[in-house]
Amino acid sequence: MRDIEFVKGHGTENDFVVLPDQDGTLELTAARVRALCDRSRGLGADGVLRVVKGAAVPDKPSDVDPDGWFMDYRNADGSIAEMCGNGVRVFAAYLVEAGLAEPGEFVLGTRAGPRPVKTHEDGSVTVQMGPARVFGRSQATVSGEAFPGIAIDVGNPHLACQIDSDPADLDLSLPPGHDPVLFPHGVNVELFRRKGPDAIQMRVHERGVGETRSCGTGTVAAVAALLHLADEPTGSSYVDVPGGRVRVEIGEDASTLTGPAVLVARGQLDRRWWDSVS
Ligand SMILES: N[C@@H](CCC[C@H](N)C(=O)O)C(=O)O
Repeated sequence: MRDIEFVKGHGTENDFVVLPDQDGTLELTAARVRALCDRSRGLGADGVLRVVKGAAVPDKPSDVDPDGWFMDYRNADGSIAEMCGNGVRVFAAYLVEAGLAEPGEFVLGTRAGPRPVKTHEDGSVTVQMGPARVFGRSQATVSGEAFPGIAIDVGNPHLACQIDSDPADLDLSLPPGHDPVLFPHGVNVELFRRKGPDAIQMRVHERGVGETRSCGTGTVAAVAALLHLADEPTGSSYVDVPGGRVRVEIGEDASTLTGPAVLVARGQLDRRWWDSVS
């Protein structure tokens, strides 16, 4: 059996192992995802992006194009999530670099629905993220302190909390407490504050991962929450995260995310190592 090709990439330092698997023949178990993402015994990453044709996706949503490329996203703990905004950008950059898509505009399949993307000459990628839907108010508890926030669906669940203090001062080493009734499948928690008229500063604790240096869907949720709290239906903002800066635009029924996508390395996974992980 041949070794397994991989690419390593990141979007604002939210990092991923990309596994090309056009025909869906890799047995990508939760244990293998955990091992790949482990920063000591594997390659290290926040998640895995399996590059597969729509036709080869088991239990696929009905809107998946069988001839298109599908982003099969997994969190570092092995769980499956619906959507990953930074992952989509890295996925698009990989397709172009591998000659599997022409630079410019194309559409990717995700569990949250099709996501049109546009690659730019400077290496950044714009993703049409769909609507950012507010579905309630709740609170996140960090180090015993409760922060009110807005529940937002960006294909995956978020609780975006606007705070007055510096997010850098928070301890996000533990998962923030949240309401399991409103978020029965867990939640990604964003804590953000205004930095100026056109920027916010954000940190995030991701479901299935822990604190990450960026979360694309989280940046969309944070800007949607900012606008919701200001009673503004549409708007845009830069979002500064520990791993860099992205731009978010929120429309009535759609949103876009623009930011960098960086491919760092490519190589081969040792097949014996892969087989040894059950
Ligand atoms: N980092 C991602 C989000 C990945 C999924 C998330 N952890 C979840 O479980 O919903 C992004 O850039 O959006």
